[in-house]
Amino acid sequence: MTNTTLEITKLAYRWPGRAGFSLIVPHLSVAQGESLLLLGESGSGKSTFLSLICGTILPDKGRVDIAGTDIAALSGGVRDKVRAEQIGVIFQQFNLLPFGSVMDNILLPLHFAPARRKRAADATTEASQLCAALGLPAGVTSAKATTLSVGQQQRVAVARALIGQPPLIIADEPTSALDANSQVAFLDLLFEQANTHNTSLLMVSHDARLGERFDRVIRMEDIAQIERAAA
Ligand SMILES: Nc1ncnc2c1ncn2[C@@H]1O[C@H](COP(=O)(O)OP(=O)(O)OP(=O)(O)O)[C@@H](O)[C@H]1O
Repeated sequence: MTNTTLEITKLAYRWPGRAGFSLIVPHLSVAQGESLLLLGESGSGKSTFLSLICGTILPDKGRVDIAGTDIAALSGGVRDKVRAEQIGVIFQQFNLLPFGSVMDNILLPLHFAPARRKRAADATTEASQLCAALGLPAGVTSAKATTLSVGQQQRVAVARALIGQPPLIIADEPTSALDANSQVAFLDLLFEQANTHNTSLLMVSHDARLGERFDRVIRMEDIAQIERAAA
């Protein structure tokens, strides 16, 4: 278990209600420092699967071990804390606090994660260093998140995910809003930072062309049994 950042075992989940979408993932593991691209068509359950990994929804059955802790077995408050400590999340729409400064946004996960805060010994300095490494202009940290360009907001979302070196980064279609050149630059920065800290990376995309940059490419239909109730 020591070199495994994420291990999924016999996971089963069904969305309540009439849509009746259900997902079974018998097994998936991600090693420390490994990068995985998860491909799948729209509606194949990629975002559902990421929510199960993050513990924002709970499986009906099975385990989701993050750095050796089954996040699905924890009570709400403890689960939130483990998520904040162990996982840096980059959402499709970035989910930045609109009225917070860039610095507020980057430091946010540390409020809920004392061990992660400790690793970022001087958090504001680390945040500024991440901004510089990610190519954000000097002085950007005091700007309101909403005043930034889309590409800059994406970099802030990456800095927020990376601060305090969580062992696992989860990214849900983080390049969907970028043009081809910006996509390449974005992935360069993400991989450079993840490699420096031996961080595991699980990224979801529709775009199979990104696959060559990752250690492993998996398809939703290869790892999961998916069922949809008839309409
Ligand atoms: N909040 C919800 N409540 C009920 N059912 C949901 C909910 N979210 C998703 N589903 C069901 O799960 C299915 C898979 O959705 P999901 O968003 O996980 O797929 P996806 O592969 O991430 O799609 P996309 O690539 O379009 O983002 C949906 O078709 C829907 O039936």
